[in-house]
Amino acid sequence: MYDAAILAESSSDWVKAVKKWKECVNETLKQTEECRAQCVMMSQVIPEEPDTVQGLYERAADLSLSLLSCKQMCVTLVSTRPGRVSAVEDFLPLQLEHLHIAQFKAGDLKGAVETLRSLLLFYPTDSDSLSNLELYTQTVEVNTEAQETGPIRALQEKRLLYFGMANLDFKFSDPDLWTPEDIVPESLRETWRLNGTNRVVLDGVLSQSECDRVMQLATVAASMGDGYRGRRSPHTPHEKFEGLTVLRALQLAQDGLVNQSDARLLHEIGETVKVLMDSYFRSHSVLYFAYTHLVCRSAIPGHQEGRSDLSHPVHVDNCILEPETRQCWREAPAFTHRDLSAVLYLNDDFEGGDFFFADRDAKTVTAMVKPKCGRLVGFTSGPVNPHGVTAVTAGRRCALALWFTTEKQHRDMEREEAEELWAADGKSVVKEEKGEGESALKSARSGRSQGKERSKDRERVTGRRDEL
Ligand SMILES: O=C(O)CCC(=O)C(=O)O
Ligand SMILES: [Fe+2]
Repeated sequence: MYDAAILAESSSDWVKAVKKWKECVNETLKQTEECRAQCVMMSQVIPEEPDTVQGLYERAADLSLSLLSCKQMCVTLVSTRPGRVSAVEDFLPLQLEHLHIAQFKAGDLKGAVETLRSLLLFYPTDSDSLSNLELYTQTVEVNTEAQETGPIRALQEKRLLYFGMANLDFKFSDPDLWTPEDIVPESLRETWRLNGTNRVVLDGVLSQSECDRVMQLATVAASMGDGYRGRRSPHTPHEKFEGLTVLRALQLAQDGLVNQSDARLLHEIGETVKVLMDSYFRSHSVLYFAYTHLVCRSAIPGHQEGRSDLSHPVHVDNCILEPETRQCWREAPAFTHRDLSAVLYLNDDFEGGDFFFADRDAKTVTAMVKPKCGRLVGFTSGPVNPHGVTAVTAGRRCALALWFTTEKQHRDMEREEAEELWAADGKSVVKEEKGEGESALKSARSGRSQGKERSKDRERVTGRRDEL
């Protein structure tokens, strides 16, 4: 029918085209209804004795959402031709659009208005349709109503489905192009804004016990009184700032002040993050560590009243942001060699301290990330990603910040020094994986020991020391 309608259209037989498009629309609606009825027939019932993992209400919610999802998928089924895998996108609105044009060409303005109104149920703000409608209603007096061909019902279903996605971990992939953005809960839209070509948020990168071990490292390092003792933050007088590098952790381990295995963990986590960043962003050149820094920010008690500053002002990692002109200057003192940035969070028992992405005006927040153990935010280090951290107003917020570069001469020499020290210690830098796995860390951990090659290159390295 679809083909016949297109054929009639191409020979400008508009009366026939109207007839064929109407048949096509009606058949699509009929098939969709049949498909939806099948979903009801196939839907499962709630077992009398729900299992213990899912309670009764969860099970009921899951079943109703599955039924709705099945019904929604009918759109795709009906618009997929036999033998094809992919559906014709926007099948029903597309037919309505054709029908409306055919009706207009055939001189059936009343019909055209009705069809257009139906089409507007899918795309209520489409400017072409709106101006056409205005034009028609000026020409003819029409009192036609839109024929509901599904969008209103579908929207009600989608509302529930998106709620399930945002709150009940329900998986749903929307088959429609016309779904308005505002029915998608803000938390989901945020996830979508985040996980694109320039940004990603990944959870579960560390287990709770790994977070605890690294937090412990930070605590010991901070109490050492040798330059790592908390000093005022370079960004705000209301917070204390503590930092630890992989090399420093190793030295502390050598002095017996922290566990050797915890110092190594800090190193290995970096390797994991590198694998994740490399595979997500698919950088075409080899990626090197530029700098790794465990940073804790603590609210200074008694200094929090009426605070309006940020823990870390909005900035771009590899250029100097000038919000007034929206320019970003890729020049010193910016760390211009940084290509990818990653921040891996270790805890959430503090107040404030949200990470956010902003526009180049340094004001408009475009996405937020709440730190928690094992959550990684990764992004390209350039001007598409201005970001900052809101004030930490209580407690201590620790995160492992990592930067990667494709410029070999800017690789992190301190990290390599630590690796060489470990190698000299007679042990491989990369620890054998131990029996019981903990988290994603295990599978992603990859080891290389290119100590020799590194020391050969060493004298040639001229880059200055990269730090926060
Ligand atoms: O700690 C964070 O969440 C971000 C830190 C940051 O942006 C930086 O150190 O450049
Ligand atoms: Fe940054």
